[in-house]
Amino acid sequence: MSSSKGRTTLEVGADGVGIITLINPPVNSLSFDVLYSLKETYELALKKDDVKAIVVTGAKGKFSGGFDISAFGKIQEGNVQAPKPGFVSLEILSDLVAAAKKPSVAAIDGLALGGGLEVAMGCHARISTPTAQLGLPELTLGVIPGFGGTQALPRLVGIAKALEMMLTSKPVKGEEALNIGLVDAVVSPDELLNTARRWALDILEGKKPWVISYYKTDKLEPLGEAREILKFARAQTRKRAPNLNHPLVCIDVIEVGIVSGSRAGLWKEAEAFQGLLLSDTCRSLVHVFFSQRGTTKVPGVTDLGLKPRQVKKVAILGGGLMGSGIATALIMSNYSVILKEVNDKFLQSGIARVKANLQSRVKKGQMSQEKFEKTLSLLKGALDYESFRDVDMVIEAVIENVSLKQQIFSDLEKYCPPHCILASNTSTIDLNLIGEKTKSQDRIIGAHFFSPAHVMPLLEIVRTPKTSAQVIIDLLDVGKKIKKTPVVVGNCTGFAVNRMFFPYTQAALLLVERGTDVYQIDKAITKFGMPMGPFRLCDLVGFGVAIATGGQFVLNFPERTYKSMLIPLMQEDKRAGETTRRGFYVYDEKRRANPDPELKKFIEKARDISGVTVDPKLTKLSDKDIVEMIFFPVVNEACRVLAEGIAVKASDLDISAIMGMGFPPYRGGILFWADSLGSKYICSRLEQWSNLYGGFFKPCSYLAERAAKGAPLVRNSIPGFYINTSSLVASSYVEFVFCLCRV
Ligand SMILES: C[C@H](O)CC(=O)SCCNC(=O)CCNC(=O)[C@H](O)C(C)(C)COP(=O)(O)OP(=O)(O)OC[C@H]1O[C@@H](n2cnc3c(N)ncnc32)[C@H](O)[C@@H]1OP(=O)(O)O
Repeated sequence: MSSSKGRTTLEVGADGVGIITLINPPVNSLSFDVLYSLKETYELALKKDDVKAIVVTGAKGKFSGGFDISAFGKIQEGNVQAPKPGFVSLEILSDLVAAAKKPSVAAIDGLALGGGLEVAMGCHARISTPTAQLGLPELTLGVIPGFGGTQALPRLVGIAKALEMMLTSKPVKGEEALNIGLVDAVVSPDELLNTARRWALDILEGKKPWVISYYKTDKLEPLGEAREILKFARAQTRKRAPNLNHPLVCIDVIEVGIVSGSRAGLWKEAEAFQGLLLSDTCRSLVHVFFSQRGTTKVPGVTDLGLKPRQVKKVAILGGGLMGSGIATALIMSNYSVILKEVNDKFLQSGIARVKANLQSRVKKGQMSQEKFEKTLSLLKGALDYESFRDVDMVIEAVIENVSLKQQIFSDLEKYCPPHCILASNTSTIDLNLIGEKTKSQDRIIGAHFFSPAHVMPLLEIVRTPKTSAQVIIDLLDVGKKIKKTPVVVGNCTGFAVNRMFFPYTQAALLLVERGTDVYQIDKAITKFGMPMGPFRLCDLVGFGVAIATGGQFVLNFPERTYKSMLIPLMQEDKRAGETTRRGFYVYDEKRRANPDPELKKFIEKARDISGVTVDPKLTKLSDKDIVEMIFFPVVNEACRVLAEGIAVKASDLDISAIMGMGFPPYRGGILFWADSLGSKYICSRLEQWSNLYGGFFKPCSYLAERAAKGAPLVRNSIPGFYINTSSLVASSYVEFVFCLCRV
């Protein structure tokens, strides 16, 4: 989190240009100190006779990462007095900066995000470097731009582009910013300050236009067209983010500015921002922002002063779906990769999969053909271990077979150099067992990717008591470099994500056997915000995987596994899920899922085997009841994972649930959401169901203790938050694709 002590400085050059620098490491966020200081410094610059024009810039190659997000929590808790609405947008940016008699130019390098870009848009011109990132990502935090961005951006780039930038939260880089009119020139970092100084003087001398963003109208679409654009944006937003209100508020605020002028728009923005700041969505998303960054802070590991060693070359064992996905993720981040298979046929299919993964990016316009060739050239195939002699890391991704993995790790010990990290992508097998026959337990670690590994954002880093801190640090670094969110977890069946979410399907099966409708369950869960319900997910990952993984849980946690025969019965009927186009749903050629009337007979059979009868109450459950009966067992398991120390901190489980399972980020993650309902309530509901439907629902001791004290489940919550609706693609059991598409 950024330090709240920030400041600005003023330096006046011989040319009469005053350079105002925003200083608040690491990203020059706009804390209240910075904002108050900016106002004072600006007033001083306007007063000083030796200042003819002003350049605003950020220290150390970063303009500003926006308003200080750590202040959100403080305002929400009432720990700081926020300035009155409109203080920044109207008082500072509109009435002081934009209305000044001295021209100002923003010199932007690194980033100008959120409030940072809004400060820049308050100036009369903007010069940026080609690599600078400019954007308004406020919606990812549950708020809207609050320093005038909703008014200035549409006037600089047009309503359609402004909406796109705000609703997707995606920044643009220098060249694009120039093309759309957000900046006035793009120059190299070396030339930035001098160009900005010259530009400011040119404005003063009438050689360059003196533009006030808030009053510009030439880029605004005509009113009729503007209304159509806004209408379309509203419809899209309702479709893509039905549970979220703030994107609609953002559109409303933009409209006020267009219809009634930017002054009215600025007031509306200030008022709306204030309200959204206190919303549950904002609290949840701020929590996610800090929790996501907190996953790489592991007590006893990352605080030892160790530095990550350089990993250049990685070997992957197994070119199947997982291995090829991992290889893709690594080469896309410039790692040299050796992909090893047992024979040439398998090797060629593995390489073909990697190629296909990259080609799909080329097709979508996300990768150039030239980059494709370059990336693919980093991949080499191998059929033996000879080329492993200089690798820095190996990731084993072969089938889940203990003796095969034991043999592989013994071989690796012989061929790989002593510093080499020995990682396994296992999702079920105990790492201690895998490394049993080696003397290298300190460098054995789990690197549990979620399929497809080049798309899914989560990486579970599994440590055993013997794994060295250095190896964990190294893998955390690789994880970050391949753009994953790495979460360090302990060694247990299912690790954090699969273990927490095992009861998700189990609870659903229990309900269905007692009379709840399959499709009503999926609908209620999707409405809650999951990318799909438990039955659609089962179809997606396939019954084979579901049964195999289920077996591991029955073996390890028999007392709380609900043993339903429904999926095995359906499998006997040659249903395996989406791949066979028949599972809980039937699928047409376009992979569209439709309810299957035949399902009833399997449910009845499963019910007979379990010896349960239909409970009339469960046939009439409300959506809220369904959500609670499915998710409270997940909360219960998350409590166990936390109490057993499998997760270092509760917020890691929140991030694991969001990134690994698609739990709605605007609910803050599984335990954050649970605490919003209260441990007492959750515990009492579980107790009630446990009495009616058995031990599956029994609250664990951690949950019961917290409830008895009336205490939250999370002991030390990290202050803190993101948006996204998700589109799921697929993978092994509860692992699936969760494309973070910022709303
Ligand atoms: C009123 C206004 O309209 C409202 C706003 O401006 S809301 C804020 C809008 N700005 C944003 O959403 C940007 C948020 N930040 C980011 O996206 C990314 O941090 C970034 C692109 C700036 C940098 O990314 P990256 O280089 O990967 O570094 P990252 O680890 O994320 O951040 C570095 C540190 O800066 C902190 N930080 C980043 N942006 C911050 C911000 N706006 N406020 C406070 N702290 C911030 C992070 O918490 C992290 O702290 P840590 O080292 O203690 O964990």
